[in-house]
Amino acid sequence: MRVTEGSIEFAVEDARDGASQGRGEGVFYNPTQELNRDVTVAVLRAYREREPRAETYLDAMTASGVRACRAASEGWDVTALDTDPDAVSLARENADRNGLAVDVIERDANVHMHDSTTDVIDLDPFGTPIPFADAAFANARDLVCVTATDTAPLCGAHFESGVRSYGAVARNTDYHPEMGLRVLLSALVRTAARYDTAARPICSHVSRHYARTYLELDGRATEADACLDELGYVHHCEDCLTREAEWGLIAHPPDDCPACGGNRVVTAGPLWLGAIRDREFVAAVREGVDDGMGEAARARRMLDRLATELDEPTHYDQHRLCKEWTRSAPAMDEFLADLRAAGFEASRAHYHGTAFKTDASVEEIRDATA
Ligand SMILES: C[S@@+](CC[C@H](N)C(=O)[O-])C[C@H]1O[C@@H](n2cnc3c(N)ncnc32)[C@H](O)[C@@H]1O
Repeated sequence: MRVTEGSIEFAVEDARDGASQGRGEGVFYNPTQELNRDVTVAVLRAYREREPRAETYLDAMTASGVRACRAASEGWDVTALDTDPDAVSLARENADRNGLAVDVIERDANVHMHDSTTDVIDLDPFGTPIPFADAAFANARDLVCVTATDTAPLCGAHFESGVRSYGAVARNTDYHPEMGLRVLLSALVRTAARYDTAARPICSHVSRHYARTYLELDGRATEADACLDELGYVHHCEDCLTREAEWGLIAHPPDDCPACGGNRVVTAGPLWLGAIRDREFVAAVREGVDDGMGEAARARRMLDRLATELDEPTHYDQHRLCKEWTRSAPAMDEFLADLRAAGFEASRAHYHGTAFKTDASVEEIRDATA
């Protein structure tokens, strides 16, 4: 079947709904990832302004070639890889159909990345990106873009698998999308640091069943150390939902919850506790979204939220808190206004409609919004 995304018309074999990781018959194409690709194009537009020297882009797992074609139509010098010969043929056909010069190669991404350097590397594998992270950070010059679809290990729902893949302890909390993103960022930042490289997220989001992040690289070891300084732990009370962030690589979990005295405190980490995006860059990405994009409205809404979201390392779920306090949930704008009126900072969070951030404690939120 034929599909259009942005200015690209291309053929796909398989346009199923992508709630799964999408392994199956035929060359992979997931229509629900159009938002991911629209934002990628907007990021590439904004990044060109930020780093005019950057010109080469590696779509390391190309499948139908849609992302590679969209990047090439923006003027990037694109190489696209896949190990599946059917994907390589389809991606070549799709590039030809659109008159785009994409170098499509049947090759393992790790092998390719290890013997060539690219300005921007994009990892969009099935499941975890970790098997490709070392080669990407060792060989990208400017930017590494990463999708992870293994949300259960990332957010602590599959505990052992998360520990194995990400070398971190994830906990299954009511802020699971953010837990997953911060576990992913922690693992990526630590991987880059092994190459004396700082990898700082300049745009990140969690949408539907995946986390996506864009990490800008800096080859100074001192900057890599500065990134490591933004790792730490979150101590979470399963009784009263209080959470405390602790910066540093050694955790000191409290015996009991300082807020309620309960003994069901769990610790997650090491997590990335720093900002998940650069506000100015996100504003530039927002400018890069155009009306020809199929997911323009959702992309703009999500980027607007991302730009104004507080930097607190965890978000609250308003409905969960109100249920805990046996109250009905008021309109979110009213709820946040009450917090601000009580002197706290408060913002929505992009993770979902009932997600918000504040510097108030659980007790303070309860009192300020009563
Ligand atoms: C999730 S799909 C990529 C989707 C594509 N980027 C898009 O936006 O539609 C993952 C692709 O990675 C390919 N793949 C798996 N292992 C690979 C490897 N080691 N090197 C390169 N490609 C690989 C698979 O054949 C599959 O086509």
